[in-house]
Amino acid sequence: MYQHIKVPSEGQKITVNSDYSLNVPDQPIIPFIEGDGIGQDITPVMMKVVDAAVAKAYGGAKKIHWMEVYAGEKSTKIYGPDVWLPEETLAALREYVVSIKGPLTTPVGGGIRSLNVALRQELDLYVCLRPIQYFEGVPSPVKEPHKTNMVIFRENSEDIYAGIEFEAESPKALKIIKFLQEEMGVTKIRFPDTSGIGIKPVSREGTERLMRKAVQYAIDNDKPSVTIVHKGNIMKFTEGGFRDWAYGLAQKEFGAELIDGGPWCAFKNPKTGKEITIKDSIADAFLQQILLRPAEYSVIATLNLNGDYISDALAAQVGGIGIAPGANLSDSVACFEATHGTAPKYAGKDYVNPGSEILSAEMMLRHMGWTEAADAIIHSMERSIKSKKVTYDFARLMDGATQVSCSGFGQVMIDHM
Ligand SMILES: NC(=O)C1=CN([C@@H]2O[C@H](COP(=O)(O)OP(=O)(O)OC[C@H]3O[C@@H](n4cnc5c(N)ncnc54)[C@H](OP(=O)(O)O)[C@@H]3O)[C@@H](O)[C@H]2O)C=CC1
Ligand SMILES: O=C(O)CCC(=O)C(=O)O
Ligand SMILES: [Mg+2]
Repeated sequence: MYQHIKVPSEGQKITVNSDYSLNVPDQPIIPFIEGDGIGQDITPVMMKVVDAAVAKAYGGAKKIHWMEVYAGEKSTKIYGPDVWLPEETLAALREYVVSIKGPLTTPVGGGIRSLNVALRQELDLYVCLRPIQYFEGVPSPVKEPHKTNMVIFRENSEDIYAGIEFEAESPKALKIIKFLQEEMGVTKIRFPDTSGIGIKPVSREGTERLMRKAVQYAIDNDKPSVTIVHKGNIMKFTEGGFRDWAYGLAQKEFGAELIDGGPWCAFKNPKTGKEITIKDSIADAFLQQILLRPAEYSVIATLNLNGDYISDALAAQVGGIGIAPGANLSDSVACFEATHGTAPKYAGKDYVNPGSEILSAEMMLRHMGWTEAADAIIHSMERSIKSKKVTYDFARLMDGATQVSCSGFGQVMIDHM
């Protein structure tokens, strides 16, 4: 029994089979975290749009029972001032298998560490899946936005995000610096007395499980390539390790063979017979390539920090983080969330674009096998954007647009379903 979470009186749990497939009842209970900042604006709109899509697709035969679980500021009001991520929230997300969350605040510098990162680590949601898709009519800063069609697999459990950091001049930072200098022969810390220290763990196992998902996605979705994005020329044993282990996995488990002596390699998609190329790109060069030659990239496998940067950069190319969805996945548990954050200056103003969270819910419905409802959301998003009744972020860049509120856009989507 939970302390503050109220389990709906109707509905059942989604369960997972031993092969990780899901059993989804017709009336599943889906936990949601409202989120900080604009979470209060976008999350209720997302639920309303999803309920409408499910009703439209199944005429009452299926229905979601939403169950609120708490994290972030709302949690501190319910559980006590220091409780940002209650144990029972983690337990519910695990127990109910599929969930969705709004954004959560992370202060820069001191204060609490990222709840988003903590949640991903606690539930071992090691894949951050962020598809980048262009909707016709969305204002974009590039000339041919439809050429940007990528799916990012961002490693979600390792890298500098592990949070192993020590504040400059603290006893722990000074101790590590002393250890590095005296026992590891390190001579290149430029200002040892005032350096903060961060540690970046990247493992073979972590890389391989991420790459396995990315390659399998390319096979299942008939994609032409997987690009490993890294900064391995500089960080040889972390980002370079990631590159080598990712290539190794493609060869070892998918039978990829070297092209012209490597390191690029390729194999035939067992489902379509078409070739899938495994290639790599150094992160800085990649960020200019995605602007200049986006059509050459499809599935992207990358580390946590690179993936964070690349997600927002690619989102901008197709219209901004107002419509950039995402999913955090383990082998069994899935928690869907937008790519953007809490946009605090807009909090509570019924102003921002709810599209990212709605499209995250669309991914959730597809993950549950509720394809018809997911399709209803995509089609309605397409029609709504064409109607030019859009939130401020699109309206300010579109000719002849009518600006609507966050909830107003939700209604536009329901009207176009
Ligand atoms: N997964 C999560 O929960 C995440 C949480 N965060 C956290 O969010 C907080 C704020 O981060 P910040 O760096 O400001 O980044 P945000 O993503 O919150 O906002 C940056 C800008 O992106 C635009 N934007 C964001 N969301 C929307 C939306 N729904 N519709 C339209 N435009 C949008 C706005 O642009 P404009 O000003 O041009 O209108 C906004 O000012 C931080 O505490 C951060 O740690 C950040 C990312 C992810
Ligand atoms: O946890 C945070 O505050 C930021 C996370 C983030 O930027 C992301 O997941 O893209
Ligand atoms: Mg980010």
